[in-house]
Amino acid sequence: MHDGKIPEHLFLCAGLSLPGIFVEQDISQYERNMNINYFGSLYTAHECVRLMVNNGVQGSVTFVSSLLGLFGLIGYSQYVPTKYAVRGLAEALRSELQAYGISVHCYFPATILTPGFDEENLTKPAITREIEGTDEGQSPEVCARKLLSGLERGEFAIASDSLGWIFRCCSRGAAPMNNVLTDTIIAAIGWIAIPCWRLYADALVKKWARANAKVKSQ
Ligand SMILES: CCCCCCCCCCCCCCCC(=O)[C@@H](N)CO
Repeated sequence: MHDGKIPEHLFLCAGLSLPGIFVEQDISQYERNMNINYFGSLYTAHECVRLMVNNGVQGSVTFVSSLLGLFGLIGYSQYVPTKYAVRGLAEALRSELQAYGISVHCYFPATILTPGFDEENLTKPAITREIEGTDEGQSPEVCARKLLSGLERGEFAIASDSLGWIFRCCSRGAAPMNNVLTDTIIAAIGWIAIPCWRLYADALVKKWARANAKVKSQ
């Protein structure tokens, strides 16, 4: 609450990632990541939405997932499920909170160039950095603007670059489209582009596996 007033627009941005290799990570990292990214968003949304509903305040709730809430990638096995969970919560609440005049949105940014990103890069496996390197990243200011303009257009799923549009349109499930025509065209591009990219990414993982095996046999 700000000055005793109930917020009309809620943004659930807090989150982090603890990248690492599945067989090398401790299960506590999985629990910590889920606690911060998913339960952190859930607790805040639950408190705030109850205040909004109980006081008849209408507005919006915007969750921040990630491109990695749309597909999975090596090194992010502790993080991807947390962002799928956030996306799942957003979808369920989109359906439910319309009953109170509260719109729900989910943002799927790619790399955001924050201090948190520098931090996670310190422990990020080289193979993950290499695959992720295709994406140049965007400043927090650009991302905030993209998020707000998506919100103004009333989009449920908001993406902020061409990569995001492709994965958003190809991983939509039963969520609403933003534009039936352009989303369908983008999805058609993705049907071709994503499998091609996956061949490339999987080849990098196999190369990494061979180099890794060599290290281990020495
Ligand atoms: C269609 C064909 C082209 C595909 C190119 C794909 C390149 C992969 C980019 C992966 C980007 C991951 C962004 C999310 C990062 C994130 O959420 C964490 N850093 C958060 O801490």
